[in-house]
Amino acid sequence: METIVIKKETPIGWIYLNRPDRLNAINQQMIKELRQGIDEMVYDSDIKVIIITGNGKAFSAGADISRFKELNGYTAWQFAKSGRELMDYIENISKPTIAMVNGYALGGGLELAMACDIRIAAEEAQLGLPEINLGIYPGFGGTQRLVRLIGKGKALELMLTGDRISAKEAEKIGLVNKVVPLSNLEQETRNFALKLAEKPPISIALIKLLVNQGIDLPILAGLNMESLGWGVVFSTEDEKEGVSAFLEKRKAQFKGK
Ligand SMILES: CC(C)(COP(=O)(O)OP(=O)(O)OC[C@H]1O[C@@H](n2cnc3c(N)ncnc32)[C@H](O)[C@@H]1OP(=O)(O)O)[C@@H](O)C(=O)NCCC(=O)NCCSC(=O)CCO
Repeated sequence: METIVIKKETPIGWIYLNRPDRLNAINQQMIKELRQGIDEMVYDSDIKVIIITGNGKAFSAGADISRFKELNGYTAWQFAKSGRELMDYIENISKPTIAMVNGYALGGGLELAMACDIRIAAEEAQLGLPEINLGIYPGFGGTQRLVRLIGKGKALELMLTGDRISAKEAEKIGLVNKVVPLSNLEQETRNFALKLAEKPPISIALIKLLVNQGIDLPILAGLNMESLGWGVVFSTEDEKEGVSAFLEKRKAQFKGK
C-alpha cells in the first residue's frame, strides 16, 4: 500500500490516509487501496470496528486537485463514480466505521467521513465542501449524504458557500457526533470503538442495513424490513446470550453467532 497504512489492534482495525504532504488528498490509487484495505478488515473476523483517520495535520483535504487538469468529461465521470462507489461500499459494510477527524475534512475528505457511521473530531478540525470554489460541486456522494445528515437548509448553505466550519459548529448541526481536544482524540475514539466492539455484530449489521436502506424506502417497507429482521435476530445465539445475561444479572458476551 502506498497511500494508506493499516494497523491491526484487535478488535479495532485502523486505516491511516497517508499522503500527509498533500493533506491526504484522495487520488485514484488511494481509492483503490482504501477499497482493498477495508475489504481485508471486513473479512478478518478479529476486527469488529474500523477507524479511518489521517496522518499529519489533515483528515483529508479532498480529491487530488493536482490531477484535475488531466480530466475530461468522461474521465471526470469515471473518477467521481469510483470515489462515490467507494463511499457507498464503506457506508454499507456490516461492521461499524468511525471517522477520526484529526484536522481538515474537506470535499472528498468530508464525503469519506460522511460515509462512516460515526464521526469524532478534534476541536481544531475544520469541515466543509469547498468544491464550488473550484467551479465544480461535491462528487463523492456529498450532495446526497450531507442533506440526509443535516437537512436541506444547512446542507445547501455549506455547498453553495463552500465555507469551512469548525468542529464545534459541525457538532451543533449534527455533522459530527463528538468533539474532543486533539490530545484526547485517539483515546476517545478508541474507547468509542471498544464500546461498539462489545455489541452483538449481527444486530449492528442489521441496524446499519435498516437505517441505510430504510431511509430511501417508503416507511411501510422499512417497517416491514425491521419486523422481518427481528425474526433473524431471534434466531441468533447472541439473542439467547443477551436475554440470559440480563436475567442472570451479568454482562453479556456476544459471539456474532
Ligand atoms: C486545506 C487547505 C485549506 C490547507 O491550507 P494550508 O494549511 O495553507 O496548506 P496548503 O499549503 O494549501 O497545502 C499543503 C499542500 O497540500 C496540497 N493540497 C491541499 N489540498 C489538496 C488537494 N485537495 N489536492 C491536491 N493537493 C492538495 C497543497 O497544494 C500544498 O502542496 P504544496 O506542493 O506544498 O503547495 C488548503 O490546502 C485547501 O483549500 N485545499 C483544497 C481543499 C479543496 O478544495 N477540496 C476539494 C477538492 S475537490 C473534491 O474533493 C471533489 C470531490 O467531491
